[in-house]
Amino acid sequence: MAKINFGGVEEEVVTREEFPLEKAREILKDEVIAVIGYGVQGPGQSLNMRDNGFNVIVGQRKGKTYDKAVRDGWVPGETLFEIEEALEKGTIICFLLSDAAQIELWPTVKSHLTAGKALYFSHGFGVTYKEQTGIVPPADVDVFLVAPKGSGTSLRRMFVEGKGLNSSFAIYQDATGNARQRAIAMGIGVGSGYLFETNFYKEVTSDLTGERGTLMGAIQGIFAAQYDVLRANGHSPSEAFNETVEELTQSLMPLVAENGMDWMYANCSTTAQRGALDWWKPFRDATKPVFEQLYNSVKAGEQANISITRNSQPDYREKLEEELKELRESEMWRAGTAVRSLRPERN
Ligand SMILES: NC(=O)C1=CN([C@@H]2O[C@H](COP(=O)(O)OP(=O)(O)OC[C@H]3O[C@@H](n4cnc5c(N)ncnc54)[C@H](O)[C@@H]3O)[C@@H](O)[C@H]2O)C=CC1
Ligand SMILES: CC(=O)[C@](C)(O)C(=O)O
Ligand SMILES: [Mg+2]
Ligand SMILES: [Mg+2]
Repeated sequence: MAKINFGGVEEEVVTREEFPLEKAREILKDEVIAVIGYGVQGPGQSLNMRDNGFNVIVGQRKGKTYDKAVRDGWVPGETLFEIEEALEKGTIICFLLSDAAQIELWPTVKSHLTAGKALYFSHGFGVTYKEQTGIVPPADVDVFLVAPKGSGTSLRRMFVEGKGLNSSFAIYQDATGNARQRAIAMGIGVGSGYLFETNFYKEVTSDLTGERGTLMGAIQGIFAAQYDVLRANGHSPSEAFNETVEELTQSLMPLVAENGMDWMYANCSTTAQRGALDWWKPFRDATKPVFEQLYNSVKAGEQANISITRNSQPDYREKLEEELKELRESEMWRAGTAVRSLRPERN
């Protein structure tokens, strides 16, 4: 593992240089990698592994997603199967159903986990919250995770562009003595840029915090608050949207991604820099209590409970769609649709 200094703290990471694709292929050459579920991570991971030359099959129940798998080039009876058949054939079982759906399918998955197989997750959820999920793997299989730090959609897009999304990995159970090699090889296989090590508990608590926080929940909350204030003060929707979202995603975030926050600041006016430097701390102080509340709720298992309860209801898809629709049809995001349609590259 390469030792990297992260802002003064040394950590060991796995890079593609020390763990090249050829090595990953060699380690997994006799494995049948069965990707169970073809939602968001399923396509990203399975297609990347297929294109990287691994022996991959997909297990998906019949329906719209199964048809999508066929369109993506998976061949029924050869590389695409009903879930049970894929579970039977696979030696590494990638359990990529939604976290709530994993509960229902677990007894079936378990019945196919014969000695020496590996059970692969992309989240620490199922195993960490075993009291609620009932997911307790048999002792004679390897159990590990590779968790891409981003959407499966980006995992695939970045792979196609020759880039790599970062992933964490963790070993929960090493029954064969090869769990670590298998896990890292899978991490390289799915197209990770580099891999950092964690454990199941830390992966799930940080992930649940991040997606509820700055990555998804907090960002929408802050957008909505600023947009509302601008609108309440007589600014037009286009002005409010541009000044709240469009400029951030189109101009400023790419600069942050490229070289950090100070670099983005340095490429803005001294007026903007003065203001941003004065205001970031009040925003930090105002939101920190909410982040603490969030983390405590994650730690107490409440967020997992909510996710399991809500996403196990038969009509959860329709309910989610209603809530997404509410966002989509809010004035701010309808203004966003209009703003995006005016991007010159879209015409
Ligand atoms: N969405 C993402 O990009 C990310 C997801 N993860 C993790 O990866 C895992 C998979 O998540 P997603 O890809 O988002 O899953 P998803 O919500 O897209 O669902 C995956 C598949 O589950 C199938 N499914 C749902 N209920 C089922 C049932 N009762 N029986 C059989 N099949 C059923 C669906 O047909 C779908 O193909 C989860 O552990 C998640 O936390 C990790 C990083 C990012
Ligand atoms: C994309 C990702 O990493 C998330 C936000 O944690 C998820 O989809 O669960
Ligand atoms: Mg997540
Ligand atoms: Mg995540």
